[in-house]
Amino acid sequence: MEGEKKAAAVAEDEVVVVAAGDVSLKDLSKKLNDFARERDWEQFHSPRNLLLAMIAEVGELSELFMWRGEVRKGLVGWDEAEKEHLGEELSDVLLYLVQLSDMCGVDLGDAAVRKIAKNAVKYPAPRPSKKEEEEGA
Ligand SMILES: Nc1ccn([C@H]2C[C@H](O)[C@@H](COP(=O)(O)OP(=O)(O)OP(=O)(O)O)O2)c(=O)n1
Repeated sequence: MEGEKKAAAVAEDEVVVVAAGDVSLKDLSKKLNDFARERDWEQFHSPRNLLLAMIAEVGELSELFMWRGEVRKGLVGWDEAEKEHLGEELSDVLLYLVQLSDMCGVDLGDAAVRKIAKNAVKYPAPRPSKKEEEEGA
C-alpha cells in the first residue's frame, strides 16, 4: 500500500503541466518528438500508424456528439467535465495530425496558410455594390 502511494506520487510529479496560451505548431511538434523519443516510440510512428491513430481519435471525438441532437455554439447544456473531455479529444486529433505532418515532411503551419490563401482565390468574398461603397458600408 505504501509502495502504491509512492508510485502514484512519482507519477503525479512527472506530469508537468505548463499553461501555454500561445503555443505554436512547431512547439507542439518539438514536445511530441521529445515524448516519442523518450519512450522509444518513434519506431511505431509511421505515417500510416499515425493516420490510423488520428482517425481513431476522430471517432472518440464523434462519440461526444453522438445521439445528443444539435449541439449549439458554446456547448450550451454541457457540464465542465464534458467540455474538458472535448478539449482532450480535440487535442488527441491535433497531436496526431502534427506528428503525421512531421513524418510526411509537411510544414503544417505553412501548408495551412497557403491553403487559406488558395481557398480565398477559389471562393472570393462578394464585392460591395457601388451603392454600398458610396454609403461607406
Ligand atoms: N503511440 C502513441 C500513443 C499515444 N500517443 C499520444 C497521442 C495522443 O494524444 C494520446 C493518445 O493516447 P491513448 O491511445 O491512451 O488515447 P486516449 O488518451 O484517447 O485514451 P482512451 O482511448 O483510453 O480514452 O497519447 C502518442 O503520441 N503515441
